[in-house]
Parts: sequence; structure tokens; C-alpha cells
Amino acid sequence: MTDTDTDDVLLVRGGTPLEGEITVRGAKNLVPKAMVAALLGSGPSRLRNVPDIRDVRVVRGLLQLHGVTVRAGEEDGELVMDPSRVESAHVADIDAHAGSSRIPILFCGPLLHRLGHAFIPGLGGCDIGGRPVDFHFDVLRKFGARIDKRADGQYLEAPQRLQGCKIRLPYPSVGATEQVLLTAVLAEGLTELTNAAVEPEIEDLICVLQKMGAIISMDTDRTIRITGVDHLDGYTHRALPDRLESASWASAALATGGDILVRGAAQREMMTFLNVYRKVGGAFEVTDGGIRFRHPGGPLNSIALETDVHPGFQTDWQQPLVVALTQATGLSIVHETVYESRLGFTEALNQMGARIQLYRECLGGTPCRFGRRNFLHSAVVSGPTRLQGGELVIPDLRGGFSYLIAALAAEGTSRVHGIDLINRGYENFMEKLGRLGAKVERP
Ligand SMILES: CC(=O)N[C@H]1[C@@H](OP(=O)(O)OP(=O)(O)OC[C@H]2O[C@@H](n3ccc(=O)[nH]c3=O)[C@H](O)[C@@H]2O)O[C@H](CO)[C@@H](O)[C@@H]1O
Ligand SMILES: C=C(OP(=O)(O)O)C(=O)O
Repeated sequence: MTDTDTDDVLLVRGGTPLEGEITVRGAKNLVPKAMVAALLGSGPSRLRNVPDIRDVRVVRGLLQLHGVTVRAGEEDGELVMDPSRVESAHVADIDAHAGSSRIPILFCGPLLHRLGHAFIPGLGGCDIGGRPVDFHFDVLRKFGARIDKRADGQYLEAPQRLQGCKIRLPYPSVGATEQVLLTAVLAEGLTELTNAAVEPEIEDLICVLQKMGAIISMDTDRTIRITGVDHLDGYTHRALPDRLESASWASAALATGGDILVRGAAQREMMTFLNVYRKVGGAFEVTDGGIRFRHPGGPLNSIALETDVHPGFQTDWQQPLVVALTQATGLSIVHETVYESRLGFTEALNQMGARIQLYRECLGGTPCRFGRRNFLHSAVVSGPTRLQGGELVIPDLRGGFSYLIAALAAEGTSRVHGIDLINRGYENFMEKLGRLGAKVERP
């Protein structure tokens, strides 16, 4: 689909506060990985709270190509995956199904265990930095995999059973940590991973693997130890809620002066976000069923914000919150330390009337990996500014949702191109917008 396709364009009439209730389901950053984990089991797995998003469809297609039967369970949002007949898939078919997601790389360990070989096509995912996968392949080599890089992708082979090993990640990468987990659980012997990522979605993946029969311990110092086992069963698991989508709606409430009850949102995984939300001047109430986010009236406060690995401020929360910061009084500082190019989306906000200046220097308290490498990875947001509707082309998933928020907060009408990308990570977002009173229509 191109951005000239009218199906992929949304007309947004701004100026109406978003008000009402919506529900978030399982996390985009857990569900597809738990689906990959099903490949490791000898029997069927049941995953609940699965959202209907594109990244889930991509993994479903890839599992099916490898002989896994995937069907809906009895409960709404339940998937039953049976891997009893895992088989090789044709390289061209894998390529066609890989889609826009980064998940195919996590098939490596499970396929090496089940088949002795794997093919990994070029990866999708958001264009917010170089996003190399060198850690993944370094890790797989340590387990004993052979990797042959060709023009169409990476061909992997396990000449013998993969062996547990000692690994230290150069940076606590979420994907590389998951790569280690999904590979080490069936490898022979002990694997010790230091400098691991400890995001809530990783803990939930560990819960899935433990239910399957894996032995995994987590220390407080980012060390994860996995004792390889010979056999894993299927699992039954309810995915943790999507803390990233929840925060996006929270930012939408703040930027539009609205009031949104996000059913399913969970406090524990959002503590860092909630502290920042309160500092900016947003109000929230945690209930048993979710979190209500609202603009309490009056001015918002400028803040200094630094994204970081968990338990720091999650980078995927950054872009939607920046839109709310355009409405705060004074100068806010945003230092993006996880991705080198995640602030480019602000140019379009400036065209709408925001005042956001980007810097190559580390403007936060902590110098980061990007400070001396010429990346525009810090921002100063001056506010409050009146936003005017504009012509917006969605650059990436969270940037796309941020443009929707900006268009909803702006005066006048915006044309937002490329909205299909939002389906990667936001279930039924059009329906949810409608329920919250947003004035949106297809041209
Ligand atoms: C599907 C999914 O779960 N996506 C999430 C996952 O992405 P993903 O797993 O891709 O993110 P990583 O944590 O791996 O990336 C973090 C940093 O490490 C670098 N890096 C990573 C791997 C590697 O082999 N080499 C390398 O240099 C990346 O370029 C980036 O600068 O975690 C990110 C950080 O919380 C989130 O923003 C994404 O939403
Ligand atoms: C960066 C993101 O996702 P992915 O890693 O799937 O591109 C995101 O969810 O904001």
C-alpha cells in the first residue's frame, strides 16, 4: 500500500478532547514471542489475550509455514498452536510472510532445535535507527550455530545439539536477550547471560518458558541463568497487557485535554511512565480493571526526560508523550538513548506549529552511546504551542500514533497518510478513536 492510496489516508478534524473507555489486550512485544516459544513444545500451547494486530498475523503465518497448526481457542483472543509436526518451509514463502516485523529472527533457536537448520529473511520493524542484529548472530554462534550470510538472508545450521554458554551482551538488548532465552532452554548445559534486558515482556516470556518446563533464574544484576532441559511441553498463558499502547492513549488524553479509561492497563509495568505523567501534570487513577488518564485542567509542566532500558523510561513511550509536551509551559528536554534516530518525527510537528529543536549532544544527565556519533538524539521542546492541522506522512509505528494525537489536538483538519502502519501495534485503533469521540474519516 502506498501513501497515495486513499484507503491508507485518514482525515482528522482536531480540537475535540478524547473522552471515554477503551480496552488494551496483550502486549505487541510479548505475544509474537510467546507464539514463537510454542515451537519449542512437544504439545499444543494456548495463548490468551492475543490482540488482532499485524505483528501477530505475521508470526501466525510463519508458524503455519513451518507446519504448526494455529486456530482460535474457545475464549475471545485465544490462540491454540500445535507444533507436533514442525517442518521446513520454503525460503521464498518465508520471505513473503516475514512482513514488517522483527520477530522472524527469534525463530532461529527453536528451528535449530527442531529441524537443525533455519532461514532468516531481511527484517522489518520501525525505521528509528540502524537496528543491527549482530548481537543475535554472535549469540547463536556461541551456542554452536553455523551462519551463512547470503543475498536473500541468513542460513543457519546446527551441526550438533546447541551447547549452553557464557554470554555478555554489549548492551541490554531486548531481542538478543529473547534470542538467548529461546535458544538456551533446550541447549545442553548451563547458559549464563550477563547485561541482559529485563523488560516486563521478557519476564513474561520467562514465565511462558517456565510453564513449558524450562529452568530460568533472574538475578538483580541483569544476570539470567538457564539450565538446558531435554524436553518442553506446551503452555497455557494469558499475555501481559500492552503498556506501550496504554501509554499512547494516556498521552492522547493529555494532549487533547481529554479523559480516557484504558481498561486492561496495569500499574506495575507502567510505574516509570506514571511518575513522568504526574510530573507533567497529567492525572491518573488506578482501578482494578485499568487506569483512567486525564488532563486535570490548567497548564502542563515542562520536564527533563531520558529514555532508557527497563526500569527506565521506555523509548516506545517517548514519541506520543512528546506531542503532549508541546502543550507544556516552558522548555522540556528529551534525551533518546535507546535509538539513534527516533526524533525525526518532530519535523512534521514543527510544521504544525510546535517548537522542537534537535541536538547532537547528550542533553540528559547521562552521556549515552550516541553522544559522540553525530546523531540528532536530544530535543528541546518549547511550549505551549498551538498546533495547526497539516499534511502528515507516518514514518514509523509510534511516530504514526503521535501524528494522530497531534492531528487530534490541532486546530483544523489534517490528512494523515500511511495509517495502515499503525495496525502493526494498535488493535482496532479506528474503532477505538471513534468510541473516544475523535472526528476521523476516510477521504
Ligand atoms: C518487537 C519488540 O519487542 N520490539 C521492541 C524491542 O526491539 P528490539 O529487540 O529490536 O530492540 P533492542 O533492545 O534489541 O535494541 C536496543 C538497542 O540495541 C541495539 N542493538 C540491538 C541488537 C543488536 O544485535 N545490535 C544492536 O546494536 C539497537 O540498535 C538499539 O539501539 O525492544 C525495544 C527497546 O525496548 C523496543 O523499542 C521495541 O518496541
Ligand atoms: C519500535 C517498535 O517496535 P518494533 O521493534 O517491532 O519495530 C515499537 O513498538 O515502537
